[in-house]
Formats: sequence, C-alpha cells, structure tokens
Amino acid sequence: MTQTIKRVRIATRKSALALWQAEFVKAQLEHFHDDVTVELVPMSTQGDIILDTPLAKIGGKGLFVKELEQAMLDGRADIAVHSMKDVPVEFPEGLALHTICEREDPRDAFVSNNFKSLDALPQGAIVGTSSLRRQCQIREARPDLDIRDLRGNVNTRLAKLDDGQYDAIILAAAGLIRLEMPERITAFIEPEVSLPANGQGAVGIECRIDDEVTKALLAPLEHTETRIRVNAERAMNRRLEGGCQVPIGAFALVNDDHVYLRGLVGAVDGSQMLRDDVTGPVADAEKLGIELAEKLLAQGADKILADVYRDA
Ligand SMILES: NCc1[nH]cc(CCC(=O)O)c1CC(=O)O
Repeated sequence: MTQTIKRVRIATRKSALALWQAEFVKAQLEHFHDDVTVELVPMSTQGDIILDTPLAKIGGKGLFVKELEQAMLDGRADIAVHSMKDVPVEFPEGLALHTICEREDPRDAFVSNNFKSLDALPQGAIVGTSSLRRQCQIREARPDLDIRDLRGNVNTRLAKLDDGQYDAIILAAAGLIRLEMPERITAFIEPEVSLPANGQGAVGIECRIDDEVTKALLAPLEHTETRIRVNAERAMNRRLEGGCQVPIGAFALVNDDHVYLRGLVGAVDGSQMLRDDVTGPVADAEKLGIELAEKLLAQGADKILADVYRDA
C-alpha cells in the first residue's frame, strides 16, 4: 500500500520573527510525522505595510493576521502561525486557534549599548517602545525618562538603537532569543516592573475548524501548561475588550494545579495604574481571567480604556 503524503501550507508574515516561528512549526510537524510535507506561504499584512504610524492610531484589531486568515478561508493555506500576543481574542467564522506551543521567556527585555538596566539610565534618557503597555509601566517606574515611539521589526528596532537614536529600547525577550540574539538582552525586566502582554512569548497555530486531517497533525505540538496560562490571560483581555495595542498587561503562572493571574490597566501618561490578581484551580483558568477583568473594571479600567480609544 502506498502512503499518502499529507501537505500542510503555512501562511506566514515575512518578518524574521514570523519566518522563524513558521520554520519552527514546520520542523516540529516534520519531526512528529514522516508522512507530511510542509510549505511556507509568505505574505504581507497591513501591520507590516503601515510602518510610519504609531500602532495605537492605526486601530483595528488583528492588523497582523487578517491576510493570513483570508488565505486559510480561501484554501490557499492550511494553518497560520502567530505570536499569541498579536492574535485577536475573537476569530472569524470557520477558523479557530487549535494549538498553543510551549512558551519562550515571556518577559520584556531592556536593551542598551551604554546602560546596564532601567534603573541605571540617567535622567531624561531616551527610551524607545511603541507599546502603550510598556510605555505606561516604564513611565511609572521612571517618570523622568523621555519615552519615544519605536516601530519596525526586531532588526529595525535594534538598528535604530545602534544608530544612537535611543539610549535604550524595550522589546520582548522571546523575539531576541528566537532570532538567536540573546546577547542583545542587557537585562530582563521582571513582571513586577513590566507585566507582559497576554500571550507574550507563546506561538499559536490557527486552522480551519473542519480540517480534521491538519488538526490531527497539530496535536503533538500542543503544550498544556502554556495553553492554561494563555487561556487565563486572553480571557482577561477579552472581558476588557482590549486588543494588543492597549495599555493592558496579563500574566499567568501555573503551580501544581493552580493558576496565579496578574493584570494591569494603565493610563498612558502613567497617572493611573490599576493592578490586581486572582488565583484558583487550573480548570477555572478562563473564569479567573474574567473575574480579574471585573475586578479591574470595578477599579475604573473602563474609564481608562475609553480614554485610550478616544485619544487614539
Ligand atoms: N508586537 C510585535 C511582536 N509580536 C511578538 C513579539 C515578540 C515575540 C513574542 O511575544 O512571542 C513582538 C515583538 C516585541 O514585542 O518586541
């Protein structure tokens, strides 16, 4: 009997990080199955094309994923590999997030050629980050710094630092680790100082809900602990109706059979920072996310988020 070779086409963005993630999933699929061929289908998304506008002002959720999703709906691709951080909390009809792979280091990284840490920066130092979540937390820790927008993929951002346009920049540690530049991480920023974005450091795989063949191939890539953590974090964002370009942090840890979830909503100018946390059994991960969102809303998160959306 001849074996049928199964084909999996991966829709991916063309940035170095997106290609790394797609190649990682390709290698994993080939590792677990000897009857599969995997192809990359690279494409550009709105988020890659509009590079000169701060992300918060472009608006629209899913800036980096829409084109990939259309390719799957059209049958031009079978799966899309995403940074969980960039994946909207809702999916188009017919598609779902089927797999969450093991998480890389979720922390933010401080990167500088001249200074050892955030604390070591002199007054007025220029720090680059386009994330409102990072901006408000850095501003709270160091109100004296000059925080400026920084767009572009990981290599572009590093080049702007190396040019001397900034004294330091803040990036996700996971991106630098995956692109084999861990030595560029000057210091890790602990969650107590900068609570990561929901899903930061985790890679997720989206596919058509009726594609049983592909779903079976993806099964061995699933990482249970990461799934629980990301489910709790995303549930909080979903209840807050926050996309990824909002000053919201959500970070879960799993210990034995318990989830510990911390959340943060900040005013961009640092004038108000709401923090809270919840803990409970892993089976209630999503409920805990909703519960935490409601605690934050009761503290006034709705007012802060309404201001962010109005000013954007
Ligand atoms: N928003 C862009 C983005 N999406 C995912 C990562 C890093 C890798 C990850 O979080 O999985 C980055 C870069 C960054 O935030 O520095």
